[in-house]
Amino acid sequence: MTDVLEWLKVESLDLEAQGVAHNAEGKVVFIEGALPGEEVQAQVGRRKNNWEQAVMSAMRRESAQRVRPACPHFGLHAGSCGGCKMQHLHPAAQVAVKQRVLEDNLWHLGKVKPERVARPIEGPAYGYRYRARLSVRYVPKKGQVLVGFHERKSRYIADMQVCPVLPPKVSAMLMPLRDLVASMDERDRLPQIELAVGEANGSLVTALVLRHLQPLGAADLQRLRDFAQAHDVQWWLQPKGPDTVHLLDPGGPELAYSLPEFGVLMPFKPTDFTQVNHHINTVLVGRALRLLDVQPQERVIDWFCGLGNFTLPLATQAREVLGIEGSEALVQRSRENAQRNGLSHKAQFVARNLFEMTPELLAADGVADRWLVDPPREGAFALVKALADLVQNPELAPGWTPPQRIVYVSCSPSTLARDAGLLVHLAGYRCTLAGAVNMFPHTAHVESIAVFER
Ligand SMILES: C[S@@+](CC[C@H](N)C(=O)[O-])C[C@H]1O[C@@H](n2cnc3c(N)ncnc32)[C@H](O)[C@@H]1O
Ligand code: SF4
Repeated sequence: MTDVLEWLKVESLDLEAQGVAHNAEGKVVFIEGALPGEEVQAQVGRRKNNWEQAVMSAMRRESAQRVRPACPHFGLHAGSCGGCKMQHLHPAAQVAVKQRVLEDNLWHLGKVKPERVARPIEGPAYGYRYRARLSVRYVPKKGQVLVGFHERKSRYIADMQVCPVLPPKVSAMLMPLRDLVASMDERDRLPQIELAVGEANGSLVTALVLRHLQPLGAADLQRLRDFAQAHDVQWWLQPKGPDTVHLLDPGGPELAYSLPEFGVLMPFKPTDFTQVNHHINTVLVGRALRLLDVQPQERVIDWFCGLGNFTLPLATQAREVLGIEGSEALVQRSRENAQRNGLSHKAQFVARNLFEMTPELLAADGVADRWLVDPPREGAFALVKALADLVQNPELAPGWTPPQRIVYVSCSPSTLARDAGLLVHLAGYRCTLAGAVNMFPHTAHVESIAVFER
């Protein structure tokens, strides 16, 4: 890094939280640390033909949206934690950036312009993260154990002593967790602790899944039990793959979350897919169901249904819901959860790989009035393509009709945009609404919701 640039006016922010400006030659400059509206100087690191990468070195005009980060480990310097990118930007402005990314993707990748932009779904900016995968490393040279996320742009674990995006109780447990691991005989064979927090009937249940590469001796098991007692957590052990996860001591409170608007309780295992942010999930499920507007006589399909997060609330409204999901374990959990909630008569579940959808398979799933689609990052290309094929070639499935309305929940604006393009340009849908959901404040993840109607 050598050159000092002229004063640059920052025009926008990209998802990596780099301010975007143009220099005097008209080249795009990505500036780490700078926010839209600011006037900054920046030192150039990388130089390419039509863009440059730089780090802010001075500022003469500050954005009104700049806020003080709540976390001491957030920053641009080497050794900062890589878990958050935007703590220096007001959360409402973060959602505005994500909303713009969503609309840009829809337009540039799908040639889709939503008729309406939804009010963003926002929640608490800190203490929201109910799931996390914490790396653990024993550093013999320092005689120290680190427990946390990775440093920015590095494979090292950050020296993370608190983490304000985790629930306060878990943040306060980070240093005791280090001490616990340091005290264990197998301390250099414990690569990961996964966190899952449940919340039902107003109380939190904290589960910690310890990955261990060697069997644990009696003394280590006792240390875990003492820690559980002192910190009110439950230990789960993972000696090998995900299906070996088991409770250290069965009994104790059940790990679950509730969706009070629908009177639904969702027990889960700590390694099951559940949404990271419970508060936002509660609002998101309510919003998705209002947008879907299911009528009592209707049949609904919930694609990529997981453990039934949308399926069971839908079953309280529809005549019948079919939930389809790739993981056998989650389908099993959905069935148990339907039973627990007295909804088995209305909710059916099937395990299937939805990336291998065909028009024939889709027709065999029967006519549904409405769809809820909530795929992983890869999106729902095969499903949407099969739908477009059936719409364009009705002779393939006489009597089959497409859903009138689809609510699509997405964790990747680019695959949502691709699928929206197919729905609008090949399957005859209008995109009536799209909006961002701040499921992961301070990070680059963009969750969104979109509605398609025929
Ligand atoms: C974003 S999650 C949504 C889960 C659920 N709707 C929820 O809100 O908890 C995506 C789901 O897709 C499932 N999945 C991933 N790949 C799949 C595939 N090829 N076929 C079917 N389901 C798949 C995952 O197991 C996961 O449950
Ligand atoms: S992930 Fe936690 S420790 Fe890392 S920057 Fe964010 S709040 Fe701080």
